[in-house]
Amino acid sequence: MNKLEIHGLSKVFQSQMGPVTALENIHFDVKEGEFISIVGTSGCGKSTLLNIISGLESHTTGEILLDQIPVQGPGSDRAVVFQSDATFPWLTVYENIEYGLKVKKIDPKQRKQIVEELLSLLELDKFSSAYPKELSGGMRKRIDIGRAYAVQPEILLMDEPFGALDIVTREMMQDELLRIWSERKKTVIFITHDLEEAMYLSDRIILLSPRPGRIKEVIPIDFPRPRSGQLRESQEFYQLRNQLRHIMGQ
Ligand SMILES: Nc1ncnc2c1ncn2[C@@H]1O[C@H](COP(=O)(O)OP(=O)(O)OP(=O)(O)O)[C@@H](O)[C@H]1O
Repeated sequence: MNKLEIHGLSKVFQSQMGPVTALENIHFDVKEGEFISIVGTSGCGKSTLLNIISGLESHTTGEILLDQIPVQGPGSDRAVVFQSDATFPWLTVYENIEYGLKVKKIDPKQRKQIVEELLSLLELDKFSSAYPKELSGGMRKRIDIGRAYAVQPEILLMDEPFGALDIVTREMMQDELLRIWSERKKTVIFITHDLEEAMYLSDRIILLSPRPGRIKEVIPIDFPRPRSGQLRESQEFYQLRNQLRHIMGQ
């Protein structure tokens, strides 16, 4: 069943230099539980597309359906994880993950259960009373993921979430994300300009062309799951990366 459907979507910004067409005629479906990456060069409209799906940005033409219902603004059925650190520095790890549940007025007993389960899933249980500044960048990213999961969204939207991390931490976080995703399957839309990251994580990659962003190609990624670091070094991975680089460069 389709979780998300996008039909004929376009976005034109009115800027001081005149109209800027960021996205043109975008069409795609996302199945329940699917992991989709949107990849393209800088400025091709990836963040704009994600912001439109999240409801933070309006679209100019077309339609977005979430569970067959048109998206008309932000909602708790979608949670976003950005590249920048979104943790609240004045709250502990526990309180950060609990925050969205308090806003949603979830009762304290249920809140405690959800937060404790997530702390354990994210392997942050030993750090529940620490403050974000006492933790590494990778651990803070895990808090962000925990906050997004806590509110039990239908779709997780991730905008270059690991873009600010060094390569070793970044690959560790990709493994972490896949582990969490395999335990609690959510539909994920993941933005990145890193082809290898997209190939490692996704069920399908949507390649956008440079501005205006149009769908250049949709590539199914059939590497078996669970995936591990060995995949990144395999011949098949290397060949697909070269093939995709070639398509992107065309
Ligand atoms: N508020 C705005 N007003 C005018 N133009 C905008 C606005 N926001 C984005 N754009 C333009 O729309 C295009 C797409 O921007 P967007 O940030 O979505 O690209 P991106 O693929 O996410 O880029 P990057 O990978 O560098 O983050 C760019 O040309 C950008 O200049």
